Amino acid sequence: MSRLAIKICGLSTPETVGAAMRADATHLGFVHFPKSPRHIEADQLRALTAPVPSHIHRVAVLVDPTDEVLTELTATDALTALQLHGKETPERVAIIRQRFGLSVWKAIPVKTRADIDAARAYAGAADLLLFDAKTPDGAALPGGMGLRFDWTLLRGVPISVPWGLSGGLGIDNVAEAIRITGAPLVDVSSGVENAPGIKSVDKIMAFCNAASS
Ligand SMILES: O=C(O)c1ccccc1NCC(=O)[C@H](O)[C@H](O)COP(=O)(O)O
Repeated sequence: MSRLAIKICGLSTPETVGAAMRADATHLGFVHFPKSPRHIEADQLRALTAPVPSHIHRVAVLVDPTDEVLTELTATDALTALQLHGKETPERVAIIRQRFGLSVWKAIPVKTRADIDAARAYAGAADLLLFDAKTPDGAALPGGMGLRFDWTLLRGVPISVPWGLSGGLGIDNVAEAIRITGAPLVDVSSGVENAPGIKSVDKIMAFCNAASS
């Protein structure tokens, strides 16, 4: 059985990047979306990832990014993947993948089983599907809000591409979420924070322990 992958998302300080590495997170997430309390610029991305060894994945989280933004971020050479959290179509995902030469993840907002079925349209375009809770209409952010969906919706669903689970995961529920869904990758942001955008070293450690137990 392969090892569980753990992504700590929305990192913005050297201390919390260090904590995620010490806690054996496999993926570090960096949000580039000015409306987010976790937003970082390209130069911060470069500095934060400088001490990260190459076996740890570095994922930029973006919302309907323009080619200009993607060019600026990928020019840092800091990234291994792009996570698209907006309304990107399968065609746009495929173009980004081909144009920027990085692994591309597509976040799939989930409320019902139909949302999971609709994700099939991205097979062949995205390298990984990230099932995340759908945020309410008019919400400030399309992710990172600590909301969860009904994990049983994923039970028994054949998913033919690599995938991960996100949305409302925390220290107290991540083991149950993995048991119900069989997720090979879990992704967390709010669940390891003391306040929006303020990550906790202790919570990052505890989350990784709970996920791996
Ligand atoms: O985290 C943000 O601020 C954010 C902003 C815009 C788009 C996506 C964003 N986060 C996406 C993530 O990858 C989160 O880790 C994911 O939605 C789970 O968040 P949470 O429920 O808070 O753990």
